[in-house]
Amino acid sequence: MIKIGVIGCGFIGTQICLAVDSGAIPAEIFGIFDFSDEKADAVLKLFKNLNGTPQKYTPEEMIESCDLIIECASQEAVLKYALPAAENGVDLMVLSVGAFQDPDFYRKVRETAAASGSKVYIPSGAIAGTDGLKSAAIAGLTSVSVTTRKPVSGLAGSPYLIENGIDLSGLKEPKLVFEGAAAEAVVGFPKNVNVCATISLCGLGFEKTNVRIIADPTISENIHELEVYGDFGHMKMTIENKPSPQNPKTSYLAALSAVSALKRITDPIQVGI
Ligand SMILES: NC(=O)C1=CN([C@@H]2O[C@H](COP(=O)(O)OP(=O)(O)OC[C@H]3O[C@@H](n4cnc5c(N)ncnc54)[C@H](O)[C@@H]3O)[C@@H](O)[C@H]2O)C=CC1
Ligand SMILES: O=C([O-])CC(=O)C(=O)O
Repeated sequence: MIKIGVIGCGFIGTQICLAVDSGAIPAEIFGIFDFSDEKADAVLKLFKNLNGTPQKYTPEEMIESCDLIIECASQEAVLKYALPAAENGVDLMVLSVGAFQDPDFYRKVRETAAASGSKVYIPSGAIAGTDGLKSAAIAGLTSVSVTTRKPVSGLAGSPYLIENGIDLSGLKEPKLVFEGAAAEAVVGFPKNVNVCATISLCGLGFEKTNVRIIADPTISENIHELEVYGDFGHMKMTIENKPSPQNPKTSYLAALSAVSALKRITDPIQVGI
């Protein structure tokens, strides 16, 4: 069984731990880490210890002892731990994908992983259509755009809104709060549009992927619309995600996609990859 270290004990980290602990995946949670001790302790209490006996460790200790590190914390955590994991030949799953908008960092992680023989897994997250987009990219793409609509509570506190003095309190109608390249979107909304980073990596890159972010007080779902044109034809996909009850910024599907990726990693048969 592969040994897993989880960095980040919020909504996604908790769901991953529960899924592995249920015995549904041939893997064991070796350790967990969160810079909030309280969060880590709360997750430890949920384990029934069906697959191993997880404990709190530092990321460095987990990198020493694990086969796979799952980052479900923040872009800062990716910047801090992705290279050490790759240098040690440890596989990595990344949820805070926006960290890869820095092309030098992305190249270094890729080269280091290639040299050590480790893998970096990026689940489809809170969006769908990455399979078709990757296939379409083989023949050539002319445009890729993502429109994200979230309730106001899901966007609150984003650096872009603060820096631009955009106040959403009392909003009654949908408001376009951002339009531009994915490279800028994932920095301005680091907890909201990691999906755009994933789409960028599957398709046209961070500079050529167009993003629109709409604050919508009339909806309760996190909605992502993906539209792609290329030699293959035209693809349009809309997903209406239920936000997680614990973290309104994050959709339930994001956690499910991490568990699903874990199932694929540990399964000898790969379907629909
Ligand atoms: N790829 C995708 O489609 C999606 C990605 N995400 C991203 O996944 C990550 C996890 O999401 P959630 O579980 O909903 O977040 P959350 O806010 O519920 O939990 C994150 C946890 O990580 C901890 N943390 C943050 N930075 C850390 C660091 N440097 N070291 C240690 N612990 C740290 C926090 O204390 C918190 O407990 C977030 O960055 C989120 O933006 C979320 C939804 C979709
Ligand atoms: O969960 C979502 O709907 C999208 C999200 O937060 C992200 O991509 O960072």
